[in-house]
Amino acid sequence: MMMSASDSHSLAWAAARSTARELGATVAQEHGDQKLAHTVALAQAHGAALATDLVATSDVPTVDTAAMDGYAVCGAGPWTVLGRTLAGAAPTVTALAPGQALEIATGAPVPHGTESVLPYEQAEHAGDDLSGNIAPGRHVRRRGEDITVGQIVLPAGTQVTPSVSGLAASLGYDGLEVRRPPVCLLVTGDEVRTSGQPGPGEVRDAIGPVVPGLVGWAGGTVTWQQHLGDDDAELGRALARAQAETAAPVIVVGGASSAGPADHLRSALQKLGADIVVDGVACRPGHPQLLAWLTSPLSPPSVVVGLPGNPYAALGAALTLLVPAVAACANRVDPTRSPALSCVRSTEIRAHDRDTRLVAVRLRADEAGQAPVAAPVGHDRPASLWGTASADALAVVPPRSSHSTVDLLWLPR
Ligand SMILES: Nc1nc2c(c(=O)[nH]1)N[C@H]1C(S)=C(S)[C@@H](COP(=O)(O)OP(=O)(O)OC[C@H]3O[C@@H](n4cnc5c(N)ncnc54)[C@H](O)[C@@H]3O)O[C@H]1N2
Ligand code: MOO
Repeated sequence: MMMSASDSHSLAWAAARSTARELGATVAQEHGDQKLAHTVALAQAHGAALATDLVATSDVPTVDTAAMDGYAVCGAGPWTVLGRTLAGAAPTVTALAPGQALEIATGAPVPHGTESVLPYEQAEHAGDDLSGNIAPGRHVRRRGEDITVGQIVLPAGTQVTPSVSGLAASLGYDGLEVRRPPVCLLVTGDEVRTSGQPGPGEVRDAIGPVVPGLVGWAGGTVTWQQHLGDDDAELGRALARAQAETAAPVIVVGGASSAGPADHLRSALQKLGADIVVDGVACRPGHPQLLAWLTSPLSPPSVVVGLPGNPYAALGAALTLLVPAVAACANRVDPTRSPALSCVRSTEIRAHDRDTRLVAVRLRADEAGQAPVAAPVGHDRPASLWGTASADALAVVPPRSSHSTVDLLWLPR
């Protein structure tokens, strides 16, 4: 029997995404916050979500420091310069009395009694005397002025960016406790080659290189990846092993999701007693996608995401089910809708009667130079990633929609 996206069991696209998010959050709860968190070096934390609040363990700055190169001064000028201090050097002068100054470098601790720092550019010298106009309090960064000890600087769930790592370093952290759920990837297909030039009748695996990037973008990490033939029992064993050996909350299967004789994912899941929660989504491309809940007496449960074999269909399905599920499991915002944006719909973008269409688009300024227009890039047949490789986003076109705007699903960059 020919399956199609209009089959009664296909779920509406938006509902499928919500279900994926709910299942991702539930699987995280089942695994437990502690099990999903681990400490990594700052340079390795990029893209993960903070597992705990980032708390200041010291004041920033730790002492009063100079914010300009010049002279720390006390009282009204003229001042007598007592010496010079540089950042990192042992202080030669620890206190200033009115009328005294100390030549100082940006970042060096100022002596007690400092009222302001007179920058070189404003300093005048007459013999041994220093003078200049400076308002009290200028160019001194006071202890705790930026951040005070004990302050929650960023809440748990914040995505670690280069700025977050740098901020954590400023606070004295060497590593961060992050939640980056492990994900397993099984790529199926006898005809699929994982390296080199595909021969006649073969196809080069284009899902294996796509999924780790998407998973990382959503806050997870692919820790286990395997290529399997088109065999029901082999797929069942691999699913059970992936769950038992990696305790991954999310397992992704590429291919084997449709109705052909080699498409074994449903039967393998049924034999393992999994609950198939989403069986087909009313979208194009990517309708033969699947979401299942796999339990085992020996390991915590896993969400299984089945992606169609055609690479663009797999990408559309991954943005529909995989990314929302992983982001929720990672306690992160869904990057496909962050920031949520609608823009003007090019007249070339057509709606489908029953299915939500996902159209690879580039954003360009409209003719009046006003709001951006989502224009199709083309080359987005289900088997080809050429379109998305040069697209900014996928435009989401609901069935029969005649709206002049479309919502965007961002692609990772
Ligand atoms: N009778 C029906 N046939 C098909 C339907 C249907 O509803 N009824 N749906 C079509 C749609 S839509 C899609 S998408 C595919 C999904 O197929 P599967 O998920 O079962 O995947 P396969 O059959 O294994 O492969 C489909 C296609 O993709 C190529 N492929 C597979 N894996 C990879 C990979 N890792 N990298 C690159 N290309 C891959 C494979 O060689 C096939 O050409 O089913 C349609 N059929
Ligand atoms: O999901 Mo299939 O969309 O048409 O290749």
